[in-house]
Amino acid sequence: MEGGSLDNGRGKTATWMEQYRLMYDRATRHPFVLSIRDGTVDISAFKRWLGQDYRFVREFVPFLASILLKAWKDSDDNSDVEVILGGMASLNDELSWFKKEASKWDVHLGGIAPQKANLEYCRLLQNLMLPEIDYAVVITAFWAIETVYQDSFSLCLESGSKTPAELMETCKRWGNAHFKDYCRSLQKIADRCLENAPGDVVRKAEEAFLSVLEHEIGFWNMSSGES
Ligand SMILES: Cc1ncc(CN)c(N)n1
Repeated sequence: MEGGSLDNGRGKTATWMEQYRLMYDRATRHPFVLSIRDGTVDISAFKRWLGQDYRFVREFVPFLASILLKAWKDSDDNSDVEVILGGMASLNDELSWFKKEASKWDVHLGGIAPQKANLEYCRLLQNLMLPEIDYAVVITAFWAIETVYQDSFSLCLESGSKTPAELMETCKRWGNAHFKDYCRSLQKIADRCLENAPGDVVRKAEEAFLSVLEHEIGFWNMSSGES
């Protein structure tokens, strides 16, 4: 039996976001993000996030490469490769941005050791990179990873937010409309793959979605100095 029939005309991803709303909100409305939005952010926590996220994004490069390979081999839609390739191209730019931002904040990226929550998140990426993990599962995880950042940082750009001027560039990097369109493209790909996937693959994709949320919460906790 195919596992991905659309619920109420919506894709699986929207259904899961609603079904796991509490957890999704914990990942996207974390106190660390809210502290950026209300201007009370502890700058040492921001610097910790910056250094740790640089390490995470470096690990994200082989993760994306593995998805690109799976899209190339397994996808029946050529435009998937173009969307993922676009994401890879902007990672190069993102790594340069981290280096520039780190020097602005006097954060020495070379000396940063990944903390426990970061290592655990990178371990999840490594598991998802294994060749036996289905394309539908990894594209779902990828969509979730990007969308959590989009939703989190766009919150800091909403009217009425008191995001400090010196953090606006960071928030715009993931909160901007172009990044939102990119997340929507990933969501469409994930929904299409899930619609055609067998039930056990859909269940694994759901688990991957929940794992991403857990690790995102852990990452914000770590940045806040809570772990
Ligand atoms: C932890 C984390 N999650 C998501 C993203 C967005 N690529 C990121 N840079 N870092």
